[in-house]
Amino acid sequence: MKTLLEISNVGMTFNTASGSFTALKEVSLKIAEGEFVSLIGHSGCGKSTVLNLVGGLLQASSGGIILEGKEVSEPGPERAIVFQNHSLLPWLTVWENVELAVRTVFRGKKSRAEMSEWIAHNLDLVHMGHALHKRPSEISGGMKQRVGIARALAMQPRVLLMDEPFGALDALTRAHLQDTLMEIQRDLNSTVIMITHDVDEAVLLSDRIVMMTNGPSATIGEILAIDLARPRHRLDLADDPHYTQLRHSVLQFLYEKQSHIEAGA
Ligand SMILES: Nc1ncnc2c1ncn2[C@@H]1O[C@H](COP(=O)(O)OP(=O)(O)OP(=O)(O)O)[C@@H](O)[C@H]1O
Repeated sequence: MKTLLEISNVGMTFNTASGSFTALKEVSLKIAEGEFVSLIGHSGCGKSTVLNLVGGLLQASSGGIILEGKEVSEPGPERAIVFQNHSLLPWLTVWENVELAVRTVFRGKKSRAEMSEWIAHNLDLVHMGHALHKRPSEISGGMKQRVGIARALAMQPRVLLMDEPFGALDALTRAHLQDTLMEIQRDLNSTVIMITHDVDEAVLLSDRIVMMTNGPSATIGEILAIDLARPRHRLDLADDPHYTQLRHSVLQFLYEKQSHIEAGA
């Protein structure tokens, strides 16, 4: 498969009040077009730092990140980010929140009518077509996350970066959104990097799970290929011995191989 994104020997050192702190060391990873990769690891190991580096919100202290042959040095619409807590503008409606992103990316490229169709299409993808004129305060947490995902997809990013996108949601809403994301990814062949703390979520959604060692100087410990056939259905997987085995491998990495959490992490 064609490599879309390459993280090469990335290190990240922060200057803090108590001196320099090396969060990441020698992180290298190639991600193929259409691949769904999850990052998992104990709190403070550097998952968000990796995502922020790919998003261009941070600059690596060493090494580099190449997206389609071009070095990543700043944020760009080809890398949309979905955060754990929605980042919708409260004074705009659902429609207007997505419209803002669409106008920024497609101004001069799509006509007004095409933009409207595109906004409606993306809100339909996340099943939010019924609440177009509501403001964020008038919809549930899960619905806000759906709008955040629609907004990110509407930018037609080359890579969708998700930082615990479902972490703040109840289990049922989370399951619905995981299913929606799987449908969307299957239909659009999106390339996704997702941070999660949820082992079941990682196994259900991913093509590969990247497991990070504890910090400081965290790096990639192991990479687990999730070779379960798609489409995947959570109920069928519950009785699948291979699913159980994959889940066990992640748990073993987290709680046996990386059980010691550094003080201050
Ligand atoms: N701007 C910063 N300045 C100093 N240290 C930082 C900064 N950002 C992150 N760190 C440190 O880098 C390490 C990695 O942080 P990061 O947020 O990437 O971890 P994480 O794995 O995403 O954590 P969590 O799972 O708790 O969200 C932590 O020790 C954190 O305190």
